[in-house]
Amino acid sequence: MLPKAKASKLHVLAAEIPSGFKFTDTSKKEFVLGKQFATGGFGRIYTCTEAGKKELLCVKVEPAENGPLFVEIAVFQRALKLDMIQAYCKEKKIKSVGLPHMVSGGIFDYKEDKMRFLIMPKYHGSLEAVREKSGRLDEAAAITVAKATVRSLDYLAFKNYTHGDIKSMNILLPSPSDYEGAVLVDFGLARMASSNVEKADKKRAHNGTAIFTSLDAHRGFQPSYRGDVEILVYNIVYWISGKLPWQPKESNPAAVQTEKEVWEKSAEKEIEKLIGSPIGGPIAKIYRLAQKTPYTSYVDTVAVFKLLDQALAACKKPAASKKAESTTAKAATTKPSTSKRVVAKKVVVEESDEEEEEVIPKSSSRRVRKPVIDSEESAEEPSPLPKRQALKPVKSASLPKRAGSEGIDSSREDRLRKRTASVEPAGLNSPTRKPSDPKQRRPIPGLANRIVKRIVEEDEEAEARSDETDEEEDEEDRPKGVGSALKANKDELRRMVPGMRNLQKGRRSEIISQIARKHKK
Ligand SMILES: Nc1ncnc2c1ncn2[C@@H]1O[C@H](COP(=O)(O)OP(=O)(O)OP(=O)(O)O)[C@@H](O)[C@H]1O
Repeated sequence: MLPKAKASKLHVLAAEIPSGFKFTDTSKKEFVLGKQFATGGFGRIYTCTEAGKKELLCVKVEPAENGPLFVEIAVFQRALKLDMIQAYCKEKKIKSVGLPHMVSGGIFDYKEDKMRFLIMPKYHGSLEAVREKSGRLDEAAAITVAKATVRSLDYLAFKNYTHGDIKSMNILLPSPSDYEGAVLVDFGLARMASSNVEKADKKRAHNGTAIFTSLDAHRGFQPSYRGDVEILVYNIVYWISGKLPWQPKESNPAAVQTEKEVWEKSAEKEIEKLIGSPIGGPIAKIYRLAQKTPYTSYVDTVAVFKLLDQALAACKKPAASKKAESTTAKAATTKPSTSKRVVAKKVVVEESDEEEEEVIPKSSSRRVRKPVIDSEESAEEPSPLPKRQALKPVKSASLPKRAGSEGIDSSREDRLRKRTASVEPAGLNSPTRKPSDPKQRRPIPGLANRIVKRIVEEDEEAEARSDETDEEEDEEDRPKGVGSALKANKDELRRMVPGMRNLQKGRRSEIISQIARKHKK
């Protein structure tokens, strides 16, 4: 018998839906689709409005059988409902948590397809668009965004969630230069941390975006609260200096991990070297604080805010005095490479026939998402969670009492995860479907790594499962799709898997060659 895991895990790119299309949510609220303005990993992102209203919203749409959006919707349902956020803001006396709230979500029919959708507020644009202009962010802007992000992490931690993929592409600004209002999005890697145990799983190793991900994630631990703060520190350094020392090794996450481990020993010196001492001092302290926080504990975000305020005060020093202090940092700065980085968002992808034989090391695929996904019924409200075990904060002053009851229970969550961990990126683009407007198709940061990683994982899983009997879920429940024969054929891979077509030219060829070579064996 063929092992169950041989069933496909590659996903379908959503068909393009014309502007003006009307759809309703479960409460019969009607929405009108606007224009597509971005492409997610495997879905399309459009503007939309509620019928009869003017406020411009954002809707993410994916075929219902895909998994990634399901994961995100589950997070929105458990943690990002407007009333939850408002109650928290009221209690904490803050204006915003820097996270989007769920406007609506569900499934609608489009022609013969069932489409899963998630509606949230529409923001102006990403922080990455600002960073990309000069390869860096202004110091004060970087620290201000960091403060907003810590607020977001604080709220997520209150809901027992970690984010796991903080980066400028996943931070949106409500209006140009409104850094205080920065909003953290993309919950594809968000995970409840309340049941974390200090145990590495090598299959999970290097989860996240290689250059930013935490040492916990590199080692194969479930994402942690301290890991989110560590990721933020890497981002701050990157935003201000325009680089990270392990960037050239990005395609080899194990090498990135090794560099980070060496760096960890003298982080103070390294951080100051990159961003200068007045700002580097407090930022290094944040790094150390996160690093010293036990794996399952909350980070003392009151202390983090204080340190960020110190850094911000240092930014506000007159330019003359700042200049001398940051000379070292500037001298060390180079323009960030955009060739292989996950940030090459603006390049329009063209179809290409070029093929390259260079092999990407297996580890270069390590940028991963392991979504919690379900079959169709799961697009509706995830079932309520029984109370989760609360964690003991190191210092919980900044965290109100724990949320305990939203979401899916851990056994169900684990079951769903297990069932669907294998279901992720890319997808089949029906050959009869028209290719989307090339102007709208941009390389998706990190996608290359995710596709290859996913395929490698599928194979590992298939091997692991080949010994198993059928005591698990029905094969029927698993999404069907791309098999080994297709993966072994470069042309078919290029034609059938739209995720591939979103990759940059050279990168795409490398990846296609790697996958095909592996499956020819
Ligand atoms: N609410 C929003 N308002 C404005 N732009 C948005 C919004 N949500 C997403 N975007 C835009 O769409 C892009 C992709 O969104 P997002 O990262 O959430 O999708 P994704 O499917 O998770 O993509 P990936 O898998 O590549 O991370 C963002 O970088 C941003 O430019």
